[in-house]
Amino acid sequence: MAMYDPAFRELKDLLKSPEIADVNPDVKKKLEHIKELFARRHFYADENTSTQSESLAKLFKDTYDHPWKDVHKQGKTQYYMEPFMISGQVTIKFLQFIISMVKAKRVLEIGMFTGYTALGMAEALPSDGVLHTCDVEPYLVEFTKPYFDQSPHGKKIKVHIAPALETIPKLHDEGLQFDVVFIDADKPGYKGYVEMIMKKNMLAPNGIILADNSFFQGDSYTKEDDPTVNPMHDFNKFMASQNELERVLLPIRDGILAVKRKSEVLNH
Ligand SMILES: C[S@@+](CC[C@H](N)C(=O)[O-])C[C@H]1O[C@@H](n2cnc3c(N)ncnc32)[C@H](O)[C@@H]1O
Repeated sequence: MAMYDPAFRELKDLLKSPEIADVNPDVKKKLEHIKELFARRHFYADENTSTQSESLAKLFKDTYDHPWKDVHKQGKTQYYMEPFMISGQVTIKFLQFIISMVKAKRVLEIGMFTGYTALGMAEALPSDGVLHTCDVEPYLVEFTKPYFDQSPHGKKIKVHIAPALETIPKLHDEGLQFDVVFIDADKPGYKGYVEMIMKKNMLAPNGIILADNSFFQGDSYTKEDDPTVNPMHDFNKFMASQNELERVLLPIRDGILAVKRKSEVLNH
């Protein structure tokens, strides 16, 4: 989605600004073309990614159609859950590739929302695989239930409603380790989640951590010195300071930071 790119947003704003009236029409046309190229790149990635399952496509559409504002006004959610929090088809397919590549059996997701990535990852798990996902909104159990019940992969999903910092120790007490950890929740929490998972040795051998929104819609590299609005840049810096970990920031959508133990990536 081009909106995640601050260069696209700036160009869009410029094209709507009063100053654009004074610009040579040929230059304006060129700028419009550049704006289209930004969007075209993202559509092209979608078009050249395998189609998602019908269950996921329905869940995606229903997430956007759901009356989240009314639900919040009725006091059913603590805050207004904006549908754009859901990720997209390219992210889903990437997560499914990772799960199949590492032959994952145990997955931890932090930040379930409407269960789109949870169900997408469950689709790639073997029948004895288990995906633990957590969120803080009890309403989401009600929302996700029909989708998880209707999919043959829903039975692999275990939902935990509590802050992740409470759920992770409980999963540790059960002796669990995870082959894939996907973090997609409150941004200031990311550092604590990784610290806890590594300290408690909950990343399985050859396991991988994937942290979504590493670009934070561009704030990570445009507002580097503003810690109040920049939790993801702080997280990225923290990850850079972890000498035993190897990282790659993948420019998928809003950026996914993939992390593995260095000793399992590099051959010494
Ligand atoms: C970006 S959404 C997750 C989107 C989902 N992974 C998807 O793409 O389908 C972030 C979710 O994290 C949840 N969340 C926020 N703080 C949390 C916490 N401390 N522990 C667990 N979940 C949290 C929010 O309620 C929200 O539903």
